[in-house]
Amino acid sequence: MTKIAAVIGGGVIGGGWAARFALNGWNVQVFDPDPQAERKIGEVMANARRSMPGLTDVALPDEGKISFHDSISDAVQDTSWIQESVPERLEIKHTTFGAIQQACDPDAVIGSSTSGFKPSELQDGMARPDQIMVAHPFNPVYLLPLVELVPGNGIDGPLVDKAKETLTSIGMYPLHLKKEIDAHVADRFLEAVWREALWLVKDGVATTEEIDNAIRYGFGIRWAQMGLFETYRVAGGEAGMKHFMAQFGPALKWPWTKLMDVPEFNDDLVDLIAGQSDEQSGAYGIRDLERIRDNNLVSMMRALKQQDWGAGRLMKQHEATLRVGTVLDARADDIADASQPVLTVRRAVPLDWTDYNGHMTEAKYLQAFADATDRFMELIGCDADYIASGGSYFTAETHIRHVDEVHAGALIEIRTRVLMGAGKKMHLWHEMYEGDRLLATGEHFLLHVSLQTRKPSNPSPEIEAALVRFAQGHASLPMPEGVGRFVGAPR
Ligand SMILES: NC(=O)C1=CN([C@@H]2O[C@H](COP(=O)(O)OP(=O)(O)OC[C@H]3O[C@@H](n4cnc5c(N)ncnc54)[C@H](O)[C@@H]3O)[C@@H](O)[C@H]2O)C=CC1
Ligand SMILES: C[N+](C)(C)CC(=O)CC(=O)[O-]
Repeated sequence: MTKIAAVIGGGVIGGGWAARFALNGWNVQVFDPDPQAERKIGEVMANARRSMPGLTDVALPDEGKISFHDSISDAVQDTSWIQESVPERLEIKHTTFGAIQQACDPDAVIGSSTSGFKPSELQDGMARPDQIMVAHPFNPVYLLPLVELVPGNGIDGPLVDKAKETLTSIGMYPLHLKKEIDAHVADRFLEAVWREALWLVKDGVATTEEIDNAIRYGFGIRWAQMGLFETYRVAGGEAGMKHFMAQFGPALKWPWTKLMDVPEFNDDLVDLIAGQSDEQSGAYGIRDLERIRDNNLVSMMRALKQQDWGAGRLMKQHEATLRVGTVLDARADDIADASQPVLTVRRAVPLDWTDYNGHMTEAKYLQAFADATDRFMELIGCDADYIASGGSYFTAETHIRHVDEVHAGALIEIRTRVLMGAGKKMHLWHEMYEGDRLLATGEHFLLHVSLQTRKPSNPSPEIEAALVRFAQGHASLPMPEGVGRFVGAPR
């Protein structure tokens, strides 16, 4: 049954939540008094559709429906998750929670996107205080996995477990804070940095652009992959963290920073910062900047996934859950009918697979077909354990035909057919589709090898039997157009 979430307040953050839930297959019911809310969420959805599905190498569930409602009581009907994302004003949050609790299921989680309020402040005076918890996300909510989950001091139990389970199921990382504090963890940190940056601009030490450069050319990249403490451990060299602290601890007292002072937040400071920011980034519209940001984030997170590290490892774990119970997780014996081509890839085209022509770049067709071959190998039993035991397949020849264009975010499928499979030889034919539109074909000839001798060798009897079963099953299919084609003048 499709799960339903409510999003109350559909601005920058509510729109991001709507996209995160909908692209993970949830229906989303939105309430926002702004007549422009539907248009704004539509624009967020367009960016999210282009970027988020390509984070994983397996397709997300079918997109859920987003509907717009005239009242909070309508929007929260039948929902198991309600995300409040109204402006950061305690009185507005209280009125909103009151209306939500009058109409919602008492077992639904009510998450608040608040950047700074403690859960006890949000819960104060509410009918069922424990139902409300901070679920503080990071912009863009549809790409960044972190959500600070603060249920309130000492509060734990089934609703908190349900909250963690739900957030994990939509690809997020719930950081469960056991102690409430103004602005949770990450925003305290960000505010400290922001305050310091405001001083640097106000004192004329650096412009907004120079400060951004200090971050993005150096420690910002480091933080994205190791955070603060692990980075400093490495900076301590062989002697590690203790040496690092001995060396830089005293600087805290000199002090280098002005963290406890707040620069006077007057018009002069606002004009100074806003003016420098216009000079730095005014050439781009906000949607352009969002797209640039999304391209960068997706590329960085996919690189981390390749390294199985940090946010990338989290994505990998989420991806594994998307395969479970699908044909992409099956073994040959699970497939009762071996007479049809097998689905070997079902994924979205990621942003970093596109090129200057605005479509999927040629190298990535080979990547997609290589993934299809790897998956077919796994299906017939040539999996990681088998490869570790010393047998594998090497590709000897490849021929790719590019039939039609495909763009970032599009859902592609590859179906694989065995043209010949016997002994050491495996001749595969992959067809790549978007819907029923043929995009490309890949013809690949592989040889089974011994990884010790690096020479052709026979596969295990189980692998050969599975291969032969598909080869025989596919033999009665009509020969696909393009098999054996070559590049050059007709022979
Ligand atoms: N913008 C950011 O970077 C982040 C903001 N947050 C938090 O998310 C919450 C929302 O912030 P933003 O989305 O940035 O603000 P926003 O101003 O973009 O959106 C707020 C939305 O709430 C709607 N709204 C106003 N009164 C309402 C009511 N009574 N009922 C329902 N909707 C109502 C507005 O029409 C608007 O669309 C705040 O608590 C904020 O602290 C959290 C993480 C990051
Ligand atoms: C500036 N902010 C306090 C609203 C930021 C956040 O709450 C989180 C974020 O996305 O940086």
